[in-house]
Amino acid sequence: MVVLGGGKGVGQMLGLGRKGGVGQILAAVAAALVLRLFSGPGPALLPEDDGDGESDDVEAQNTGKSPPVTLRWSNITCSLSDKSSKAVRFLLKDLSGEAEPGRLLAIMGPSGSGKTTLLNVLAGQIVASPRLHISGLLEVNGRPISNRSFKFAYVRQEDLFFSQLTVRETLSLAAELQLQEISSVEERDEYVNKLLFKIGLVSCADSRVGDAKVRGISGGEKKRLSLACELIASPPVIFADEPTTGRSICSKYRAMGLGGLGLGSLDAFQAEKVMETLRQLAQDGHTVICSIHQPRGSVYAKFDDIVLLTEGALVYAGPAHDEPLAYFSKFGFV
Ligand SMILES: Nc1ncnc2c1ncn2[C@@H]1O[C@H](COP(=O)(O)OP(=O)(O)OP(=O)(O)O)[C@@H](O)[C@H]1O
Repeated sequence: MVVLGGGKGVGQMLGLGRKGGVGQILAAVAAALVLRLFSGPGPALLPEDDGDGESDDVEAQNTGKSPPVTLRWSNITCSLSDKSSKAVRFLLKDLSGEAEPGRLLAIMGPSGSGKTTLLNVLAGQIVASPRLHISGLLEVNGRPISNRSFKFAYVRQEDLFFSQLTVRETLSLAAELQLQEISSVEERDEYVNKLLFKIGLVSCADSRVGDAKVRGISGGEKKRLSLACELIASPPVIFADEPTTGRSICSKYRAMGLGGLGLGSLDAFQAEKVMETLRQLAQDGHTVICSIHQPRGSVYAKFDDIVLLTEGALVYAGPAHDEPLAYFSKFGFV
């Protein structure tokens, strides 16, 4: 297999090897951007450290492999008060549930029902403030969560890439930044090749990512590239916010405040491929949680479990497939 760019260093890939004031400033800005881009999401915030000082990350570091993670949440409530603190709006109401390794859990519900809010609370992406109050219990493998107790990937609705890099270069750059233990170029190229195969990106490996102006890889391929970048750190848990939404923002346009470029849903084929990738990751032992709005039947068929919300409240939590139909028919909703 021809490897293009896999062996380049970060500076070379970004074309920032020249000396001089402007070049150095650009290099520093780009390096900061790249680090921000490929560093994991912020730490989980809810609830506080269990205080035993131990972390499953330590185990992961010692064995080089992250242990499977079962996430359990109980009585999660999230409320927002207005400026005068007189009116309180409940975004999540007393939610409980569980996500297990080897299973794909979909958080479903109408627009505004709280899917993204729940996903963000579970991933520790919501910062409590005087106006935003979060309560409840979140457990990892039966223990109250600590701030660094599990590694996770968070695939956002927007995909953010350097549009001029190829898929392979993007992954190689992410691996160079994240996998300090891989020092040789050959090892890194081999790692990237395996990842390309695992995520199904071999056929477009040497295509430019592209942006709104220069046609590059498809929306579905961008989504899977996002996933691949997040998988480099081998996280046992994967959160994906609306993975069938193909929204792409190139760094240049984001800097110009043009974040909405390329908005839209993936077509049926791409949406199914992205969900199939998530399903396979679940089958590999990851705990996969995604939020999704109105999935097609073929996409729904890939879910193992669902959490169904309406106006922040739980309607159903349990196995997917035909079980929800049987559950609702008990209440006369056939
Ligand atoms: N920080 C916030 N400030 C004000 N309102 C918020 C905030 N976060 C969430 N909301 C509100 O909470 C509700 C749930 O939002 P959320 O994004 O979780 O819904 P969703 O089910 O993911 O919707 P969609 O499918 O449209 O993305 C919405 O009405 C939203 O406007």
